Amino acid sequence: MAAPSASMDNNNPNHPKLSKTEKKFLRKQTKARHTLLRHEGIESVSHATESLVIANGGLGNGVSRTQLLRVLERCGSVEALLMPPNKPYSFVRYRTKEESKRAYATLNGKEMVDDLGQNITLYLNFVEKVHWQGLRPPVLPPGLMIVEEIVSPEDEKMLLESIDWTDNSLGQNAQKSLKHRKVKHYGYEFRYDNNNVDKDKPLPGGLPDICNTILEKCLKEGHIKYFPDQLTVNQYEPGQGIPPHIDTHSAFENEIISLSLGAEIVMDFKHPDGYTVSVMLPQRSLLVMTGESRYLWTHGITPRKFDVIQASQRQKSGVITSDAGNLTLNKRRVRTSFTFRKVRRTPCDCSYPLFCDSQSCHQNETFPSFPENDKEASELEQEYVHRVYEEIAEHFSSTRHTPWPQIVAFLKALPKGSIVADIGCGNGKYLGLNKEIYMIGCDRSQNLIEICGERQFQAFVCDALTVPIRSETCDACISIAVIHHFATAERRLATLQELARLLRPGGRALIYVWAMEQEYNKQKSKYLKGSRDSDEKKEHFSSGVLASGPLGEQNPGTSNHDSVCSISAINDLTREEGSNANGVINSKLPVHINRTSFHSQDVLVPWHLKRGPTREKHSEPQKLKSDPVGLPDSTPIFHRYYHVFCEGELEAACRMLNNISIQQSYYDQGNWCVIFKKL
Ligand SMILES: O=C(O)CCC(=O)C(=O)O
Ligand SMILES: [Fe+2]
Ligand SMILES: [Zn+2]
Repeated sequence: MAAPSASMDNNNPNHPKLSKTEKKFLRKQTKARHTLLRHEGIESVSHATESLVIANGGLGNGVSRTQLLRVLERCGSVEALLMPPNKPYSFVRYRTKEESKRAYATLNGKEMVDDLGQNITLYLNFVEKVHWQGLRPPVLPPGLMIVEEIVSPEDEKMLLESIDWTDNSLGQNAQKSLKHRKVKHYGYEFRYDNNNVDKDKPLPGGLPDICNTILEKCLKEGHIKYFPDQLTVNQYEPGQGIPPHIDTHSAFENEIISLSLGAEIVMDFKHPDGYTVSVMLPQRSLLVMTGESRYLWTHGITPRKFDVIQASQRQKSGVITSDAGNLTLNKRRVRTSFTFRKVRRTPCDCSYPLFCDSQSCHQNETFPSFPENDKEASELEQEYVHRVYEEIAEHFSSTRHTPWPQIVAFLKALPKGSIVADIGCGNGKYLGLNKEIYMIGCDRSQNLIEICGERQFQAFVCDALTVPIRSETCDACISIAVIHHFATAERRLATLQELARLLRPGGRALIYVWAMEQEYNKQKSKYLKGSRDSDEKKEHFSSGVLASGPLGEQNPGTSNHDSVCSISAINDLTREEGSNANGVINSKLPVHINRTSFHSQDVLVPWHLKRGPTREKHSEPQKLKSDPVGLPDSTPIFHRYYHVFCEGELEAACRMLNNISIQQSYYDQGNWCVIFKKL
């Protein structure tokens, strides 16, 4: 049943025009209003606002975030959904009043089934503002500590004077003017294109000696357990800031400490639930982030010229509450922070796998091993290729729009009327390119095929190992960035065999696979160059745009061509699969660091999922408990399995096929490519 009106004017249970059920409903709604006020101090208002309190729609009565969001998003775009733990209500904020009014009118009195399968009825009331603060006493994120007056004004002055912003002798990478602030790196360069450090490329000189006294003090007083080996100095003018982010787990150890010099500032911490706390970092204080505050909460500084601070505790550290009677503005001054971290040498094993780039996005799941047989390979592909593409399809598709010139040239050169199959067509980026030929696409991902369908392309779901197209019917085939997803050499050969089968005699196939060598003939691939060219102006901070690959519009970092491939091993198809760079057999698959060179041929490549407005049918990533409403920064990470090919490997595999001749074999921007012809 829907509410009689979007305004609360009818809120009188004795309203003469109302039916019995409507009166009962209004009584209940009023009761819900009173209960919220009496027990929780939540005051609703009689005029429409953007925010609503939803009685019965809470975690406390078994409603999950996903469930509730699905219902709420039918009425409009949800800006924030706050679900306090153990409470039988939640708060939603819509983008506009129109949308919140629609929710009020259509969802009030609406029944929904909770996680236990029981019916519950939602009652919505407008609230002036969402009571973030009243619900949970504002406390510092767990693991966060602020030590005041860690340095004396004299030491502060010395430290500040030790940084010479005019001297760029450390090299171009160690000092940058980012859009929002100036930075300088010591020990190791922190790279804003992959949010990581080149662990085998320490900067000359290490940390400045002047930091030793303060660091030894931190050790002695127990604020840190390990001596840091990386320092980032950030300088913020008033109006500048740093985007909300979690320092990459795989890059640094648990302890991150930051010294605030020159001025105080307010830093915002945000839990994946959406709960935000603003924390005052006084001048000369030390911020210590460990555990949950380091691994789960984002931290950032909003670019602005004034901070809202507690009037009564000016300059004192701690949480800024939203106590309206006690707030004041504080004019920002130039703040310089010294952030010390220890570069991590082993994968992160924190307890937040959903937010951990060293761990799978699945709770309690460890990374798979190199497959030892066909069955294991097939299972690996299912979990680390098929399922992942299904989940990331929409985001993936949004990053795939620019056709590659040499592939375009291949398609455009085909005679009019040619029949062409695109095996692993993805979002159909090549399907409509040449209107003179007949193209049909196939892909393993249902969601990608649906996107092709929406674009009016002919495409169907199938595996590249068994393509339901009659033999020798195609004038040409392309297979772009597909075969590297097959997990044994036999399976990769079988997909090539399948392409050859489809071709009529004289027909040609074009194949692209990711290359192990990301630098060839001194040419860095786009993937390696990536945003390095532009990172002076831009920084990304794992916001999901960094999902990578040689064929991606987003692209790995510097490489020293430490190729470990050998053709002889590749030709031997009976060898055990999956030797990694060190020849280690049957160990866990390593996780590749985006925008760096590959150290193993068989790797898991992270994809930082960025979810846009959800499509109706789009399913939530499995077991993903946190929801990204209002949380663009802590995006879930998926891993795709890749076998990256080394020089000559693709060609060698093609040579094993009967009745084909290789016409061309080349390197194109981080990919090995072959064109073969059916004899
Ligand atoms: O300025 C600060 O205190 C924080 C800097 C920071 O978070 C970073 O560089 O990752
Ligand atoms: Fe940080
Ligand atoms: Zn971690």
